[in-house]
Amino acid sequence: MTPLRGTQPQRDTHKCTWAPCMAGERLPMAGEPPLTPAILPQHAQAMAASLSRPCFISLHVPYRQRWAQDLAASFRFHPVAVRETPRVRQLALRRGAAVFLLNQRLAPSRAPSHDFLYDVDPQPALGTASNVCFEVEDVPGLCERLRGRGCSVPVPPTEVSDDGGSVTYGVVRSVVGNISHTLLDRSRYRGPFLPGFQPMQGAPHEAGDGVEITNFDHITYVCPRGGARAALDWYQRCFGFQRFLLSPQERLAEGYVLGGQGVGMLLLALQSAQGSSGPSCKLVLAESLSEDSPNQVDTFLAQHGGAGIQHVGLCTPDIVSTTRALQQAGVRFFMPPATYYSQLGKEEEIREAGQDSRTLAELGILLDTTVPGENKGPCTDSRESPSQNYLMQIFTHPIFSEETFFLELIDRRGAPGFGEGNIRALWKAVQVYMDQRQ
Ligand SMILES: O=C(O)C(=O)Cc1ccc(O)cc1
Ligand SMILES: [Fe+2]
Repeated sequence: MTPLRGTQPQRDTHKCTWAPCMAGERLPMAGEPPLTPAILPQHAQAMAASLSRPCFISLHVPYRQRWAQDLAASFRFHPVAVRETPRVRQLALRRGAAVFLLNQRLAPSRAPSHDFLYDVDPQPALGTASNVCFEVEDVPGLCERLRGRGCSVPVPPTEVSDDGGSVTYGVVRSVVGNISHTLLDRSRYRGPFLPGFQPMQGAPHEAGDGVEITNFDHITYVCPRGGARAALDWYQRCFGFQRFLLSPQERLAEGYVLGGQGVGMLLLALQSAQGSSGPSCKLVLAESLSEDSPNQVDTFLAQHGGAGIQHVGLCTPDIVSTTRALQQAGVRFFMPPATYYSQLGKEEEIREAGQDSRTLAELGILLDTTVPGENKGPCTDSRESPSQNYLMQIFTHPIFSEETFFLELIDRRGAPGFGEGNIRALWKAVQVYMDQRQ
């Protein structure tokens, strides 16, 4: 085996001038095609073409916390590759195209560790999802442009190679909390995961356990109060992400404000361009507007010690079977209030979608139908007629010991956005859970 090599390649000195992004343009709704490259400002074209669906999401757990086993055993993720140094262990766990990279220290230390390959050490006091890796075509060029925009690039473009070939990566800090982004070019790599990792023995058996998870659907951040707008600007300006509206009622200047009935939250949504390197990735930025305390967004900030990734939506083509199988494996899900299923018209809505309301209620699955004429776009699933565009969602309890990071299953049947009724139901379910734990 060729020893692992890490070098810094020649940096591209190309500079890019940046302009304010798309002010005054009509924005697409969720699922509508992003603005076509022809009408994007030149700087956004350069970025947008190169960022695609996340390649992995990094989780860090403090010394001695054993969460990898849970992700593998309960969530049925398969260990595919591992890397160990005397100080750290990095384990890649996969289900479909969704990959979590689980990072653990093997010894206590107060200093930041430089042993975590393809990431930076967030020095977590508790479990945290702190890095989202995107595949890009030109790592040195992008890092250079980001640095030119004032971004912090804690890991400059670095080449790593082994028998399977080589990759180039760099790490940039986001403006949100402890989040960083690894930018990775693995077009020259043929191994099972990344250079430096050993494949795990035994091919994963994905079929037959009832769990179907295909890919990451979206990543939801909790931003500090007053901070969602700055985060939106940063992802537009630096990564070429494009804003989309979550509802026809959403006003461009305000964002999607959910208020009343004890809910107080602002949501802003973005997606990466659907480039040559794969489908887009959705980012949802959430900010608390609530006077009521505690609530899930403020509680995240308090317990996580600042802003960060609150949850990750995992796409499934069969939420009923996947939820059942995961429940049997010990995963706990939030149950919406019973009134969710008895509210006027809900049973009919579920029936018209072709689903069974008793099954959904028994499992706690939420269903939201897109009003005909709204939110239609190229993501429309050919299995459904346009009047039956809907989505189903369910949320797990927090994964770590604090009320911070959780997972979501989402089964999209032609509906590309997020259901307002579902967001309210989730908010209330979490509220009940938190009140019980007080
Ligand atoms: O509905 C979804 O899946 C979202 O991602 C929106 C959202 C954001 C923050 C919350 O605390 C709850 C829901
Ligand atoms: Fe979500």
